[in-house]
Amino acid sequence: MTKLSVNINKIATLRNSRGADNPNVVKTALDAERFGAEGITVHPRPDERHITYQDVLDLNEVVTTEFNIEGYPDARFMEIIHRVKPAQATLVPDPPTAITSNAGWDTLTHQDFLKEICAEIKAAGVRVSIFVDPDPKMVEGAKACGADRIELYTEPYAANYQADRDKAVADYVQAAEKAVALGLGINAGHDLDAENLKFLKEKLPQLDEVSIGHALICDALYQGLENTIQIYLRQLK
Ligand SMILES: CC(=O)[C@@H](O)[C@H](O)COP(=O)(O)O
Ligand SMILES: NCC(=O)COP(=O)(O)O
Repeated sequence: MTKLSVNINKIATLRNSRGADNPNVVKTALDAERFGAEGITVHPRPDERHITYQDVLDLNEVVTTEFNIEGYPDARFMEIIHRVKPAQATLVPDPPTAITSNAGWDTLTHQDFLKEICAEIKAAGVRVSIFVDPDPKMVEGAKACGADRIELYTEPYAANYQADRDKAVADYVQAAEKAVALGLGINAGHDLDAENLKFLKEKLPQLDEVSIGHALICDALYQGLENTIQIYLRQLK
């Protein structure tokens, strides 16, 4: 079974545009769970332009599905992981100025750093996932860092899906096979949508979780959050 974790960053973006509390991210998380989401993902960024660190604390009080906190493991991120102890921490290499995630970790170059971080997070009883490009070497590196899972960065898959979906998915199949051989769990995310999700799931039946935000929230504007979550869940059956 592949779990659908709904990323609610974009709800916070909309809220922050007016400085008040509409839409309310806690309500959205609860509704998403009620509508079938099997996890809630947030990615607080250093400038707190969407999800704030206070949102993470507030969400932690109410989320009953798998809470997944993504981000670059700086001091503030580590502090929130220790405080909240979510189901999963996903380590993403984004520099503070990144508009959105645009690459996976180089798990060989940054192995010493990631090893320390993974050990600290696992000692707190939190599962660790490392965001990587679909490259078997980076998957091996993630294993050597002590990760429990990888999250495959799916932007290149999404970008090339329309032109040639078999070609677009090929590297992901290889990376997933390597992960399975090494005993790593497999997550995936970035730019997944209602169109490209089903094929990814068909080709990567071992997927443990997908985290989806941008496209899902865009679809919800037209189809409503409940319908949209149901549509995405159907792609994963
Ligand atoms: C790691 C990843 O792919 C997601 O966290 C994605 O980057 C969403 O972040 P933004 O909502 O800030 O674009
Ligand atoms: N980890 C990926 C994620 O949480 C959502 O990415 P996107 O669907 O907003 O591109």
